Amino acid sequence: MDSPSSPIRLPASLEASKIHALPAAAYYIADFISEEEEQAILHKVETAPKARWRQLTHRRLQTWPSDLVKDTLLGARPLPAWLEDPVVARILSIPVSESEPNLFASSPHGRPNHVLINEYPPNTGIMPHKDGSAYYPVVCTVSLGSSLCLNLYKSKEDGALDPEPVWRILQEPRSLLVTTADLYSEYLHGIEPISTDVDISEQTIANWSLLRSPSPYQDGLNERQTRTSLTYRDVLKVSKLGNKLRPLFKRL
Ligand SMILES: O=C(O)CCC(=O)C(=O)O
Ligand SMILES: [Fe+2]
Repeated sequence: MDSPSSPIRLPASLEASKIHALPAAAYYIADFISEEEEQAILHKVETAPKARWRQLTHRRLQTWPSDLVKDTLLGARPLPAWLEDPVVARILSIPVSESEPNLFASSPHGRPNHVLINEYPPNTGIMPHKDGSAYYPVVCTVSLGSSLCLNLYKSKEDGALDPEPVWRILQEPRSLLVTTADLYSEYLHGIEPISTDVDISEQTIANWSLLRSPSPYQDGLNERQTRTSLTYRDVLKVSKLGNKLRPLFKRL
């Protein structure tokens, strides 16, 4: 639960946070966590045991509570407290509408059970992709440290990727972005490996009216610093058997 002194004021429902430019439900809450909470989470990410990090060519990532094996989460381990609180508690506290108590009310486990942490120094990104079938199609992304643009793409008639994004979403530090349904299954998402996002304006950014502050981007530019993202999802398949197998896996 949030302490009474929490500076965060969440919307009464997600309706007010809807990104209307997008074809399926998507929401953006600019100040989802406080600066203190952002710093506390970043500290936990940075001081996690070395074995937690998986180094890719340009980017590194952590998975909590563990990697998936054949799209399955082995063992019903909970998320650590620092990933659960305040983020999960807060996600579950916001009604989607009058008839939908929260984003995960109809998901298999009623809450996100998995977090992917991606770190993007300037000039790194993630290729356009779809997230696949392992997850319930509600993706909650908390951004830390720096702003950047997430691009949404669609495939052309011949199946090839159209390299021009159809929409761009600017994610500020401490924001929550939620994407669902078709945005998850029909479109691809990616982040360009650049140091500066360009051509940022009311005309080009789908969530412009929901930004905490558009003023840093009056020149149309966003100079990136290292941005860390926490991607919260509900993994559909959880194997309790994993609890017994866990001692076989060296990873924490
Ligand atoms: O960092 C992000 O915002 C996107 C991450 C992502 O798409 C993924 O890990 O599947
Ligand atoms: Fe993704």
